[in-house]
Amino acid sequence: MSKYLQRRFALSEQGGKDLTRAVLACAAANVGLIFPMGLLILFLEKLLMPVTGEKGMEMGLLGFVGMSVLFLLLIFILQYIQYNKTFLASYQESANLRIRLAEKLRKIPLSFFGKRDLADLTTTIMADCAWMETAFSHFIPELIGALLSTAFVGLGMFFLDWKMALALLWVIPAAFMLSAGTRPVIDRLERREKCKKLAASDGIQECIENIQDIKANNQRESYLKDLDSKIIAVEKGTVKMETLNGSLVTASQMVLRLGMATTVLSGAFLMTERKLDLMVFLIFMVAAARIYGPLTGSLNNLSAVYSTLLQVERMRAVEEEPVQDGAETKQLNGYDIVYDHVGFSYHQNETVLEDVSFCARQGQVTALVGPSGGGKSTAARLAARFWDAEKGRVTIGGAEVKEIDPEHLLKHISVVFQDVMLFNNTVMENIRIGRKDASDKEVMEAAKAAQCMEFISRLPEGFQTRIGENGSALSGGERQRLSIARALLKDAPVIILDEATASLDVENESLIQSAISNLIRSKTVLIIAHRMRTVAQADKIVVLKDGKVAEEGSPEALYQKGGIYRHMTDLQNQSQNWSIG
Ligand SMILES: Nc1ncnc2c1ncn2[C@@H]1O[C@H](COP(=O)(O)OP(=O)(O)OP(=O)(O)O)[C@@H](O)[C@H]1O
Repeated sequence: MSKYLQRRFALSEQGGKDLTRAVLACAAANVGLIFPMGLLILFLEKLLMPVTGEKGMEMGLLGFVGMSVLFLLLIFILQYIQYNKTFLASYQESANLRIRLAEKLRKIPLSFFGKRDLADLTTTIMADCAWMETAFSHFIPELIGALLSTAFVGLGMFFLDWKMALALLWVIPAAFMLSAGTRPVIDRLERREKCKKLAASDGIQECIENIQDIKANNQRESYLKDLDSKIIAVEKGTVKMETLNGSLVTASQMVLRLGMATTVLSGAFLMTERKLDLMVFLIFMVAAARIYGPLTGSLNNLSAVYSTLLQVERMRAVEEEPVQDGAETKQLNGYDIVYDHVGFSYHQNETVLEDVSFCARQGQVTALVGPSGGGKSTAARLAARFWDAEKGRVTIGGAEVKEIDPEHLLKHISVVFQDVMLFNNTVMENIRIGRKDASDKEVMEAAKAAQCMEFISRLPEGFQTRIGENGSALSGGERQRLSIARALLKDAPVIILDEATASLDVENESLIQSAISNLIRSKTVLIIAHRMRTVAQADKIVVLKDGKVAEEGSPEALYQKGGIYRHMTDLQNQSQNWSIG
């Protein structure tokens, strides 16, 4: 059973074992509740002795009280075991599940995140896992536990009187078949509702993230109207689902209740025919009370278990996604980056890079320039294995990056993006992300080299100031200087600067240029810049246009050549004299 549960609900091996124990504990607790009823029957038998004339059990009142206490203790122990096995194990399993998913996401290529949006993934990790917690602690063990205890008690009843057992148990398959038969409809509806819910949470997230632009463009009303319609669609869908689910569960529970009627009627008939003892009849009545109770709850749980299977499917889709792997001990022969006939596209039927070949040498600055959308950032991302090249090879130090474990590869690379990602932590810790074991002194030195000291000293608690979510308390230039400090601290042999100085004013840019000059000494530097003066001192310029290398050479040679590079440089020189009016 453990293996089956593990497979069916995508559990860990331990999770499968724990859930099996929880199921058995639930079944035992259900069966345990029959004992006091049995005691009650014996007590009744004794009381009715003068009427029935049958010989009852030789036990006094004290004996019955003692037995009752014993059974209460037994029930308490069984319930305690059930609680321990189900709740503690289920929280442990869902914690493991979240960690497993997060670990998986760490290794999945970035292309995956283009297919699944953030709201979808957050729902999988948070809401689906929370649902699984309830499923492991309630729905699944209670459902299977009730079925097991029913099978156990039902078997005993057949031995006692098979006709009465039939009258008692026929309703169970009928009720479950009614519920199971409607599953495809419920499944379809539930999938549709899930999409609506994701669209609504996506909308809410987008609204919060873009509130500034929505307000600035006076789109508040139309945006909120759209969001409202998504939320109303969820509300309507949920009501529809609940109504349908509720009606089906109630119908199945009513079928189940019919069993009580057939048991009483069959019992009464058999007793008048003198084919059934009163005591046996009473035992069946007790069994009916004990069997139908947990089963009625289980019919509620059944639809929840179906929902759980949908969540499992979504989690499995994440878990089965292929990861980027590679060797962790690849020997690199220097740090030249070579693009060798590289081809790449984000989606089918499009070409972002086509037959791109160039070399970025160690100890040199190689600048990627060209028109917007030409593929500069994409080319740089392939070197860091954020995506994998589809055609050709990208190598660092002679080793193909596809064959190097991504985390190992990134130990050799510092990347500074235009969109800086900061964490809601102190300035000190945000810089220390560059190198976890760096001392405070080293962090401060990196901050100094990246021209951060001036603004850090103005912060209320200096390096210990928390900078808000994604550094909301800092300006664009300050955020960018922090990310450069991070890269300085990491001190990796390969540096990728993707529009790293774009948010800086001219004064800060020249200050940062000197910091960057320190950072890049004797390293392989790949720099992407739109401002031609930023790359005028580069050793080599590669012009990427429409995903192809259009020009390649030193800045002077390319300027002399009079091609795209020259055109862009001249255009920018002219635009410097431009002013409104
Ligand atoms: N994550 C992505 N998913 C899908 N398409 C993308 C993605 N990133 C970039 N693209 C597309 O790939 C093409 C090249 O983009 P890329 O960002 O590499 O160009 P770029 O030269 O760096 O542009 P820019 O100078 O404007 O930053 C563009 O058409 C862009 O729309």
